[in-house]
Parts: sequence; structure tokens; C-alpha cells
Amino acid sequence: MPEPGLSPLQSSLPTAAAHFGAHVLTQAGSVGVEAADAAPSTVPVPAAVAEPEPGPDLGRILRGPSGLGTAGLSLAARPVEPPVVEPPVAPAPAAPVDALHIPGLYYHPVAEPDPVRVEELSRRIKDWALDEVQLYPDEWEGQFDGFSVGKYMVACHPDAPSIEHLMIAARLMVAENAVDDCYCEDHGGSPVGLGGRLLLAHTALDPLHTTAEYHPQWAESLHEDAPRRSYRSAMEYFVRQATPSQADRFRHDMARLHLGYLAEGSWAETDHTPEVWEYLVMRQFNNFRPCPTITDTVGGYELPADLHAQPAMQRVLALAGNACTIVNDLYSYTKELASPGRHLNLPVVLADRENLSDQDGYLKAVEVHNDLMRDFESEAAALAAACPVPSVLRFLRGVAVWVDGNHYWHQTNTFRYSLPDFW
Ligand SMILES: CC(C)=CCC/C(C)=C(\C)COP(=O)(O)OP(=O)(O)O
Ligand SMILES: [Mg+2]
Repeated sequence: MPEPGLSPLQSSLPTAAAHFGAHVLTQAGSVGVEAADAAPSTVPVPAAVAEPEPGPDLGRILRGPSGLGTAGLSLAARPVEPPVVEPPVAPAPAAPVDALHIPGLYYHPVAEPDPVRVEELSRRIKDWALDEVQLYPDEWEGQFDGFSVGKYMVACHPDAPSIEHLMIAARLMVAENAVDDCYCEDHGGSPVGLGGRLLLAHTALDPLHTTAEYHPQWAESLHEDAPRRSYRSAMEYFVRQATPSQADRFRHDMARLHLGYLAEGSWAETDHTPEVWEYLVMRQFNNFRPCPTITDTVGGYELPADLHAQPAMQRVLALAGNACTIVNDLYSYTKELASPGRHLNLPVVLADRENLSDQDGYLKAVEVHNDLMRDFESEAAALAAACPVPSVLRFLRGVAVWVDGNHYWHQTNTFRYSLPDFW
């Protein structure tokens, strides 16, 4: 069951996010107030967090440019704060009933995702998959529906101003899973030749620039299989909505993801079980990170590149992605045990490398997850206090909501996941 009480992140972010977020949402789209209300951001807020001095680099960015005629460009000085209005106190959402429960797992229940949005998004993403990218043959329809990407993305992006913004996230989520399933895992994937396939697919995100003679062959190749068709199309929609630096951020995160797939594949090929820390390295790359880091694009605003690049923000993003990904290791444990070959996940590696029983390996993985969650939350709270810029606060809130929505999707996806009998 979830632990009671406010996390450091909940204690410091919600008020700020509600104030600044509501402001930005109003600018971004018509459903702003409703969307902001749907986020679990209305918990009571205790006393303000003490503000540490920003480091020299962060201080410089917050002060903004200092040359002649730049007075209006300072991030810190920009008069964007609406009047402070305390949000209404809503009851904390309860854990869903017909769902999987991992005893001792630290997580935050979310409000039930808006069913109207879920239905509309589910309909539109299926149309895209079938009509625009010919994603799957008829016999995979049940698995596509059972994945419930509509519910997933509505839970993770309650502040999206429109269904079209949600479609940005949903297309990428479907495409990322298509590449993982078809190139790496159980829908025809294999470590053999993986590097070449991933590299060519990566150019659907980060295009080839070459001579007129060779360019057409490359362009045609992007239509040759479902992973490339879906990456190409999802990216085309994404870059229309994203700023150039958001697109660049995404490409970098996807390159990280592909590097992680390659390490996982090479260990599978040689039947190598990594040390626990080595596994954690691989899983930091083979990771959900590209999903929470588009929260600003999906929300209709931008976290400036300089603030995204801050080491403190990078640490928060890595911890959030790692917590999300170890959640997957816990919920997909039985699915992966049943899959062909030996599938690595944190419980399996812990049991092997630390000579633990399967049960103790699993229970230790729960602890590792909980530590990652707590570190994510305290580092995000510290960053929010050090850098109370509206876009930073809203972005941190968006990442936290993504982490919670990701947990919710795993916990409620009983079509895909089940739990071991360890308790
Ligand atoms: C959505 C996205 C960026 C996916 C990339 C990698 C991925 C599919 C995961 C991090 C989930 O892990 P896993 O491959 O183990 O997924 P399942 O356990 O099969 O659900
Ligand atoms: Mg898994």
C-alpha cells in the first residue's frame, strides 16, 4: 500500500505548480482549469521550503543576460506570477481496487484518468496505428488494445491542453514499444544485427543529411517496416509541436535508449549476467526517460534548454526515469520469467549476483525502487526551491505526475502483468 504522508516533492511543488501551472495552462488551451484540477496537485501545502542559494551557473541563468538592452530577458525578473490563490483541498486519490498490489512499494495513487479523454485518445491512436503506419497484423489487435495506451497517456499527462497534445505522447509511446518489441524482444526481435537495425531506425528521429544520389534510398527505407514507419510518423507530428531544443532533447534521450537496448542485447547474446550496478547502468539507458521528458511539449509550454541542462535537473530526470523503469521490472517480473530465454530484470540480477532467493531478490528490488523514488522526490523538491522559475516548477510537477501515472498504468494493466506469489 502507498505510504501515508507528504513526500518532500508533494510538500514543495503543488502550490507552486498550481499557481504557475494554472497560469501557463490558461494560456495554452481551453481545458486548462479542468486539466490542472485532474492532477493530484491539490494536496495541502505545509510551510514553505527554505530556499538555498542557487549555484553560480544556475544563478547566472536565473539572472538572465546582462548586456546592453537585455533587461527584459531575465528569467527571474519576468513578472509572470499570478496572484497567489490557495487551491481547493481535494481528497487524496485511493489505490485502485481491481489492481495489482506490491506490499511495501512506495508510490502515489492518481485520480482515475478522465474516461472521455481515454476513449477518444484510444480511438484516435488506433486509427493512426492502422491507417497511417500499418503498425500490426490483425492477430496482434488484442495485444494493442490490452496495452491501453490511451489510459496510460491520459494518466501521465493530465495537464495536456488537448487530445492532439496527448496524441503526440501516445504516438511516440506506441512507436517506442514497436521498436522494442519488433527489434529487441518477443515480436521477432533478436540481439543479432540489432545495432544496424537500431541505427537505421534512429534516423527516422535524427535524419540523414547526404547527397542527392543516396538520400532517396534512405527516405524510402523509413517506410520499410512498422518500427521505422511509426518512429518516422510519430516524430513528424512531434517536431511540429515541439521547439527545436525540445526535439533535440528528445533525440538525445532516444539515443540513450538505443544505447541501453544494445547493452541489453549484447549481454543476452553472450548469456552474461551483469553485476547489480552494471545492470542499473544499463537500465538507466534502456529506460522510460524519453516519456516524462516530453511533458512540457505535451503540456504546451517549454522548459528552456539551459534549465533542462542543469546538472540538478539532469539528476532529477535520471532518478525519475530509473524509478519508473524499476517499477516495470517489478510488475513485468512474471511476464519476463515466462518469456523465452533468460530475461534480465532487477529481481533476477539481485538474486543471481547477491545469492538471494527469488523472493528476497524481488523484495530487495522493491527497496531499491523505493530509495530511487525518495531520492527523486527530495532532489526535485530541492531544485524547485533553488530555482522557482514557473517553467521549472511546472516541468518538475509534470515529471512527478508522469512517474505516478506510469505506476498507475502498470498496477492496473492486469492484461499485461501479474505478480509473483511472494507474500
Ligand atoms: C516507452 C519506452 C521509452 C520504452 C522503452 C523501453 C521499455 C519498453 C521499457 C523501459 C519497458 O521495459 P520492458 O522492455 O521490460 O517492458 P515490458 O516489461 O515488456 O512491459
Ligand atoms: Mg519489463
